[in-house]
Amino acid sequence: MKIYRESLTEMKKIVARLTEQTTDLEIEQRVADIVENVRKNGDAALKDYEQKFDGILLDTFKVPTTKIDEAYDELSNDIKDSLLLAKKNIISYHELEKEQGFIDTNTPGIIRGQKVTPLERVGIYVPGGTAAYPSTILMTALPAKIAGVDEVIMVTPPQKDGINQTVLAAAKIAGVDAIYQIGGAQAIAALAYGTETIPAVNKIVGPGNIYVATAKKQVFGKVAIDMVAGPSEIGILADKSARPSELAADLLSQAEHDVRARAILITDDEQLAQAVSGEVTKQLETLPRKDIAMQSVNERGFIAVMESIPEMFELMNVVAPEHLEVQLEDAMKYLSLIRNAGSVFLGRYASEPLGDYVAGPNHVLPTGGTAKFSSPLGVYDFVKKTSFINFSEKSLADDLKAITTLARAEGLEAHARAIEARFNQKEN
Ligand SMILES: NC(=O)c1ccc[n+]([C@@H]2O[C@H](COP(=O)([O-])OP(=O)(O)OC[C@H]3O[C@@H](n4cnc5c(N)ncnc54)[C@H](O)[C@@H]3O)[C@@H](O)[C@H]2O)c1
Ligand SMILES: N[C@H](CO)Cc1c[nH]c[nH+]1
Ligand SMILES: [Zn+2]
Repeated sequence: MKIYRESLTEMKKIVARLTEQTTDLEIEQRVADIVENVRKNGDAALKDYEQKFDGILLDTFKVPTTKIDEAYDELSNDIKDSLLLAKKNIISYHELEKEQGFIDTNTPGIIRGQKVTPLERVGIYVPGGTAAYPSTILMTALPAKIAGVDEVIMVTPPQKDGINQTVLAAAKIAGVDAIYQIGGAQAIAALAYGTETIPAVNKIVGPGNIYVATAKKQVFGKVAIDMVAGPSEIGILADKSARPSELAADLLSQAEHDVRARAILITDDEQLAQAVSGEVTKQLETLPRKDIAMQSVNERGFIAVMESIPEMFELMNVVAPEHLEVQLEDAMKYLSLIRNAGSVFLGRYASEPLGDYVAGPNHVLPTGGTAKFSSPLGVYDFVKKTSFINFSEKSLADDLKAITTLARAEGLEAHARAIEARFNQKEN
């Protein structure tokens, strides 16, 4: 991995350049064409794209319930138990995110409040290009169910020998209502606009590759989206107390997701930097997804050696990684120094894959620097809020002057008269 030894000022410029969200115009245009074609031609366009991108000619997109039940029945006990453990922990964590709304009756004659309503129908995208993601089904569908969503529609790319059995079983465990085997930008377009067979949804959530993430950005406005959850990222802050072999393993855990994944180490220890770089090269040799991981670390990964721990945090806040591991002595004490990260892993035993599978917090997280303004997927993503007010006659009378003054200051006479009507024309 490339090792930088620059000043903080210089390093911030380098990081800004390396992590800049360059809009790839070619991908933007390709995705725009796909979205428009699916919007106009529905299922016919979907079939063409599935044949073109996934090499599969489909008669029908919907996966029959019998197939899902069969997959569940045939699941090995080991996998079933692991999924159930993950489910239990995801539920117990996400239950804490539930919002009840509020009602304020502190002022006599005035009731104000906010009511929380689940979305009616949501679409969850479950990636399936180069790996299968049963864990992502739990991470997306369970919070939706906890929020009270009526219908959870899942899409995932078709596979030559049928959709991965664990994916189907996980969908049953998570309570998904329907599964359609479609993927990529075309699946996002289908969920946004609806086709003859795919129902349009109110919101699309879930991670995916660059085509999926770009399509989600393009359909935003027609539907809601959760965030830009694109190619995975890991940032690690480590000092000399950390073990190079563990840091290398954690970096590769995310690099193996995608050639566009990003793995970054920031340390204050030159020796550690070199040891981790050597370990990454060594561990890559035996990795089944070596080609993907190698391209990721070589083209998009780097190590930065800084002067001090505060400098390390300052630089990592510029990176704003999806996952941030703090592999420093006494890690918990640094939580307050972290401003920008999707999810933080503190201490030696909080290795990133713990969060991917069973810890409970969501693994669908903002990428590409969007952790500066986005949050992990959560129960709050599956609800909307509505405010409400109720005033007594006296309370409205008390505010009459302020309302009519502001309305007329804005040149909106009808606003003022609507309020005055309550007092001028009581007999009507
Ligand atoms: N940020 C998160 O929370 C999070 C969580 C899990 C996974 N991920 C990321 O999800 C991604 C999964 O990617 P994947 O590729 O395995 O699966 P994917 O399902 O996201 O993408 C596969 C689809 O991409 C489309 N596609 C492929 N090449 C194309 C092309 N040239 N033109 C147009 N469309 C094309 C195809 O339709 C294919 O079905 C990875 O980047 C991984 O890092 C992110
Ligand atoms: N690390 C991914 C989020 O970037 C989530 C995941 C699912 N399976 C394995 N990993
Ligand atoms: Zn992962």
